[in-house]
Amino acid sequence: MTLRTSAGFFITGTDTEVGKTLVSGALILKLREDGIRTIGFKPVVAGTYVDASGQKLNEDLETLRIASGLNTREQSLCPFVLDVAAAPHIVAQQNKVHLDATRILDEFNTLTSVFDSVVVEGVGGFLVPLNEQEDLGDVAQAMDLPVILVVGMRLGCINHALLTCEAMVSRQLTIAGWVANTLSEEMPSLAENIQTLKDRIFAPFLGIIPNLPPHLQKSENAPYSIEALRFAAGHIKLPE
Ligand SMILES: Nc1ncnc2c1ncn2[C@@H]1O[C@H](COP(=O)(O)OP(=O)(O)OP(=O)(O)O)[C@@H](O)[C@H]1O
Ligand SMILES: C[C@H](N)[C@H](N)CCCCCC(=O)O
Ligand SMILES: [Mg+2]
Repeated sequence: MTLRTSAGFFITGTDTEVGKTLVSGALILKLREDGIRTIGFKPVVAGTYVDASGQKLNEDLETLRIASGLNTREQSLCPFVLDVAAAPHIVAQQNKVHLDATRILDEFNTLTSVFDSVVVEGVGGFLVPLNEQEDLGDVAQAMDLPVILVVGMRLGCINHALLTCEAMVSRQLTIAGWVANTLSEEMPSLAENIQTLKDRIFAPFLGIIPNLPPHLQKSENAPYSIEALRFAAGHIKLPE
């Protein structure tokens, strides 16, 4: 893998299911509103569904498409689409697919040559494996993008956030900022948890996304609506 520098962000999270897709979509909208030609990208997705027209889709990729202003068939946003929603390296092994970082970087580089900015949604948490030798941290490092950490606000997130920051620093990545995503309205001491993170994460705080109002919540096997992405975008700022 070769190192390269380009505009955009790598969005990682404290875990899987913490709101990386919501934040990625919101940031793409914000960049596009600023006139920056931006597209979403995901190194690998695990989990597909079949829509009403019989097309096999992945909900993260469909959200990134909506945010990027692309139709379903326009432009590949992901080199590896696996059907089963589980740890990608295991699903890949079971399907005799090699998740190759070089292929991921080639597709990413193709997008960076066409767009001003590429927002890369990571897979699960920061160090999810790709294969026996490589993990998503290696991919983030090779892309050389500033990283944004999405903290899914739930019990345990303080430790997960601080561990993730240590891992990013040990890989010489720039932490461009972090977002607190309110996964549940009922988290006890939400404000105190956020303050604890503000005191310990030495990177800009980009905002708190509230729990989505009921009409904006995502349905299973469907992307986020543009309204949900706009709502999230209204609560976070782009790193300076
Ligand atoms: N602010 C929020 N309010 C309400 N629900 C939310 C919020 N953020 C995320 N969720 C819910 O949490 C789930 C996971 O969110 P999302 O798919 O964005 O996470 P992810 O980190 O991208 O997951 P993955 O690791 O699968 O890519 C979704 O069902 C979504 O509806
Ligand atoms: C299928 C899921 N939604 C994610 N795309 C993949 C999460 C992998 C997590 C692996 C792990 O850390 O145990
Ligand atoms: Mg996602």
